[in-house]
Amino acid sequence: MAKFSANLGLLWRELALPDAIRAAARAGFDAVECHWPYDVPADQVRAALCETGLAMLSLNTVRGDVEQGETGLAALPGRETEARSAIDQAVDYARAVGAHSVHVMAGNAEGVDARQTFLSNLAYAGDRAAPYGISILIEPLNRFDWPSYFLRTTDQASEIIANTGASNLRLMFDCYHVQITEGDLTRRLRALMPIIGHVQIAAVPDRGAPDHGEVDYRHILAVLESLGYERPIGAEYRPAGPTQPELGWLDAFRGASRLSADERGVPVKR
Ligand SMILES: O=C(O)C(=O)[C@H](O)CO
Ligand SMILES: [Mg+2]
Repeated sequence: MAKFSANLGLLWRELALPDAIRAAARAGFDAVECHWPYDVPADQVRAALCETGLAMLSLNTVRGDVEQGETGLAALPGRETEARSAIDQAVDYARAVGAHSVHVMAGNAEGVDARQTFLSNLAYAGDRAAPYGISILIEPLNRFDWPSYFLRTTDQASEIIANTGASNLRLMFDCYHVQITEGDLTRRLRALMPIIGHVQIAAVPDRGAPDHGEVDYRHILAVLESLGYERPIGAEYRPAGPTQPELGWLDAFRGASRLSADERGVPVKR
């Protein structure tokens, strides 16, 4: 049966993070994840996680100067000191709350030779996180929501993961972004499963609840199940109003239909 993680960067945004964790537990989520929790003392987050029994799956490194439109620092040549201090901050916070992974945000580096900087900062992040069993995630983001972001495609992410050489570096496969940029979700999930650390879902193209739009997530959940993916899937969507009334998909998706033999690639007689 599929499990789900509430992304508290987008769900229950009106609540303080510890209360959002409690709301996610009451709604029946299996885990939580967040974006930038740094204004909230880690002991308050940890207390809410202990109280509810939910795990915190991931959190992001800071974006940098948000007013200036920055979206991360790790791929920006000349900003290595800030990038590494953002990584230190995220790993320390992840340790304090027991989070499983840190999403290292690349930043806006279109047209800049940023690959080498990203690789070297990711190697640093991998080393920094490994002793605590924390994974590092990188996430290709689509150009409509994140113009100029350095990391765009799963091919680019695969190449970076292969060449960074950090054994705890993984792909955050956000089906919403991948569908917009590249499509072909089923084949990509199958091919990339060995390097996937986390999967997220939202409707395409409106980034609403995952029960409408151009992607049939019942099919995607069945694909994930057929691949043996058992970790909670991140619900990272923008509710149209309050979060709770739009959660009908949660129960409906738990018993996602299994793939037919044909869809699993098993030969069938015609
Ligand atoms: O936009 C997304 O999908 C993300 O997960 C980014 O990390 C923003 O937090
Ligand atoms: Mg995402």
